[in-house]
Amino acid sequence: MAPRTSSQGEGKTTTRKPRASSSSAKTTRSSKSTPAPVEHDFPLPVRMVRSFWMGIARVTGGAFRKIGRDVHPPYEVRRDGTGLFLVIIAIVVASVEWWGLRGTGGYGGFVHAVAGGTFGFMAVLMPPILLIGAIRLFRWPEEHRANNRVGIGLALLSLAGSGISHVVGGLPPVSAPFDELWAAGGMLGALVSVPLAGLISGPGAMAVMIVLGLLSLMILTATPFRHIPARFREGYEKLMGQHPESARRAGHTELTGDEHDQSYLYDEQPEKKPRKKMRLFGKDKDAEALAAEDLLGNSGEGAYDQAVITDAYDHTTAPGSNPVDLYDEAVDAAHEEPAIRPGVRRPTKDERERAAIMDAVGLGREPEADTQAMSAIDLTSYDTEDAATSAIPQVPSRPSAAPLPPIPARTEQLQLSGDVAYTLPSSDFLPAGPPSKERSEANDAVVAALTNTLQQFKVDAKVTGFSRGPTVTRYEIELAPGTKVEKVTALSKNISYAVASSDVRILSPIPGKSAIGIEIPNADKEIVVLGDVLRSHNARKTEHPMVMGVGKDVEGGFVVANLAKMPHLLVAGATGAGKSSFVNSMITSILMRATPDEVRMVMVDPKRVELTAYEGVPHLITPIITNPKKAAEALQWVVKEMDTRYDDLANFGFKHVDDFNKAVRNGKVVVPEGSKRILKPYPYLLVIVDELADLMMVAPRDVEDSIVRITQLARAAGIHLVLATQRPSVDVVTGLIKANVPSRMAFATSSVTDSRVVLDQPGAEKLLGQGDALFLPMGTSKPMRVQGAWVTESEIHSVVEHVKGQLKAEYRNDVAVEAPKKQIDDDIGDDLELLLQATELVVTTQFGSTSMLQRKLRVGFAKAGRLMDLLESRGVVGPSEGSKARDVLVKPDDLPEVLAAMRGDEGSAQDVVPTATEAALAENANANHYGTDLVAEDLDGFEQAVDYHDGADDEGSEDAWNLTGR
Ligand SMILES: Nc1ncnc2c1ncn2[C@@H]1O[C@H](COP(=O)(O)OP(=O)(O)OP(=O)(O)O)[C@@H](O)[C@H]1O
Repeated sequence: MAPRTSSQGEGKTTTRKPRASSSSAKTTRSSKSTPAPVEHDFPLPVRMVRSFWMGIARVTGGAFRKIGRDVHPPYEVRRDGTGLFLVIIAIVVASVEWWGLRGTGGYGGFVHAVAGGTFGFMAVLMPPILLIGAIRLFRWPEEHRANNRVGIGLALLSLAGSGISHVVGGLPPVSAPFDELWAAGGMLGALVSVPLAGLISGPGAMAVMIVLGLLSLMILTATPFRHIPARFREGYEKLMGQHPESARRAGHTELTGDEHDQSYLYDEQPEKKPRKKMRLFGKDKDAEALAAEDLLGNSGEGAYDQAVITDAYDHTTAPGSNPVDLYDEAVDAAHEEPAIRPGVRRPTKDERERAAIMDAVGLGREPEADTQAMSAIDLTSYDTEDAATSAIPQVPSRPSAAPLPPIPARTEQLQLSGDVAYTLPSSDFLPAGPPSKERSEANDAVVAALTNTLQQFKVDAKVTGFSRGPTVTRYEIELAPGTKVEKVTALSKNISYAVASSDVRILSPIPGKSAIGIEIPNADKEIVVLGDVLRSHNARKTEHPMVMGVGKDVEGGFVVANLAKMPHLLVAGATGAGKSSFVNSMITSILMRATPDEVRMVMVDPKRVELTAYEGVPHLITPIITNPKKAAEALQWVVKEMDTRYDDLANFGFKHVDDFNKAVRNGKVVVPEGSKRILKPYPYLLVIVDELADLMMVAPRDVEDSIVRITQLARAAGIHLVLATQRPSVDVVTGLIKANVPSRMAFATSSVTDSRVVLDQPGAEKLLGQGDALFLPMGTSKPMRVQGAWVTESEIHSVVEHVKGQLKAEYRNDVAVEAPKKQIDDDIGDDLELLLQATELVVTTQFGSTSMLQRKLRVGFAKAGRLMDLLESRGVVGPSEGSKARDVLVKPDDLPEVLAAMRGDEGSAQDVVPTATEAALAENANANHYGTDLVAEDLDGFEQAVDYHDGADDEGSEDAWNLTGR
């Protein structure tokens, strides 16, 4: 996950750059057969002129993009050069036709001849028409279809305008003098209107031109015939202040600035409605009716959703409450009957349960996405549109394409314990991704293929719509009454054949819908960037520090999840499937949103490459653990920490760390008299194990025991586990582990067996890799397909640098630190006996000479030299001083301790001369006042409510408090 290195073996990418999608790979191949001229093929002057032109174009484009709502089309699709060209032509025409430069000789005469001669007096309208074209190219260059539509609309409008002008100007013939043509519709008008007037008279030609003009306006505004009354009504209502938006808010009193923000975050329910209503009323219910429904203000569903969200979010539970409890509570919440107005459809039980469960794990879909999901496009009505609009997809515009405001509130300076000011990383560190598509030609081709297949096999069913996600699109098929579902599912192979993809997944039905869903990979996949997910409404509406950006679902909705509600997560998938990227997104999300006082982490990375980027972040309580044996010890430490937290909570009378923290923040917890302890909230503790298989290889029993113990109890203590593995086999993810890790994230697995291990059902083996995943949060039975969020190496680097620049990591020295001693022990190897003798000799004689060792121990020079080096590394003798004997640093009195340390006995002699690392750790601990354990003192005064400790644990348990700096 972390920086890829070439040493990672064949088949691995060397950078974090996503692999090119198959479609782009195809493009590259085809471009080889017809090589396009490349930049350096042009001569220097041409290149210079081009650069100059493009420089001006970029500046002009930038200015246009800033007008009104700022837009940021992807760099590679911009068409600023063409946009600038149109602006210049518009200015040139305006300078002559508007500003009277006509008489100024060559320039004015030429322009007037061209513009006026072509369009007649319609030439005065050319500057705004050209500017509209330029604005589209500057601001929305990627919307090819819409731009083509606008282009066609403007061209027809010019034609109709010239035609009308020509009739008004008296229909001069083509051979008329220039001034007469100019005073009418120019050459264009003459060519259109004169023959037409010959056929159907002047007024007839005028009528045709007016109709053409209206048609062009409809094309420009993408208005189908049947929507014209609604559009007029909408316009009228807007003018009169009766727009649905105003009507919706009419019940509200005037909002203050803050309240406005709130409404922005929470009041999206009206946007959600159209989709639900489309589902409800089917394809024949048009936008007008939907708008009318909105006008009624039927906020039943909205009110309901709101209730569940608030309810489920603040919920905390008792220690020992298990996933089933949480599920029940969540479902209970869903059973509460919301107040729904008559005539409004209630959410189905399924929908309510699903919403409640999602919220119980702090997971949600971006409300905006619901609007977009409405791009379950009404294909049937699309077919019956008139000629002009049938070329125009009736896709609702997608608000998510607009850049969202930066993450609010939490970017202010936060006061950490010890009066440290801490600023969370700015959201600028995670740039926005390219805008996502709602529909592409590839989708249309698949719809045609599906429709054909259904027809060929005589299945009475229709493709009624689709919702496009970043990796796959879900096409919806509705059956005619009396048609069996099996008729469609039996066609799965034929469908695969028709759409030329083996990765077709059929959902019958789509949960909560009477429709069959067919998920087919997009030929033009999109990347979901973490920045966009973290800026989504769902992520921003909560400040919970454990919320992470997961990715986007099949309907294109942003998915976020609260790790504290999981409460433990298993991430599995074959190598290269996107697991590490997911873990990166998770850690980066936490760094973006949480201070070290709120979340602390333990990272276990036996592969040694995946998590190195995070070394030194202040959220870590120990250096990244790479030694599997030490990792097993670290898990035992976590168990200890959990037990100690439990004891403390119980002694203060709290059942959940959140309750305790809230009470501490409100000053409602009082320490016993005489205690010097200063109470502070406990941080969440997130333990991330990147490769569980490596741990299970070294100490399967211990690791399993610790995991089970942590997963059973740690939730109430604010401790959460994330276990990732690329080998989801039963010996790694054992039944016990599985039973206790309720949330799962499955990336592509290599076999259906692996999929069953992770999800308890098949499906993951059909995923496409590269972040395509099935997410099964606790309590749900149907996994949700998501495209994982992607964060680049440089983004991680900038976030980590920011975080490290604020605060240094303060490692604890009791959590399975990689002890340098171990290495030296290994070095001693078979020479332990000799080393002990050498130590004894040197310390008792206080004479550090290599030749003495040679003589007394009867060893060769090389061996004696090695022994002396070992003695130096353990602080028995000083460094070599040429031919002189070395200083002896250990007094004969300390000899037994030193010998014991060398033998690896308890009561190590490291204290004699600490190694550099140990010295640093000790200093660190002192600086944090970790030396005195005030909590332990307090706990002594209590009878332990829950005695989790056996005798062996007691001595170490005190240290757990240091984690929180108490
Ligand atoms: N969310 C994503 N979006 C786009 N591409 C992705 C995503 N996740 C992974 N990829 C692509 O897949 C490649 C492999 O991903 P990653 O390194 O996360 O796999 P992995 O499952 O962790 O593999 P391993 O277990 O070998 O480390 C990445 O280099 C990237 O090109």
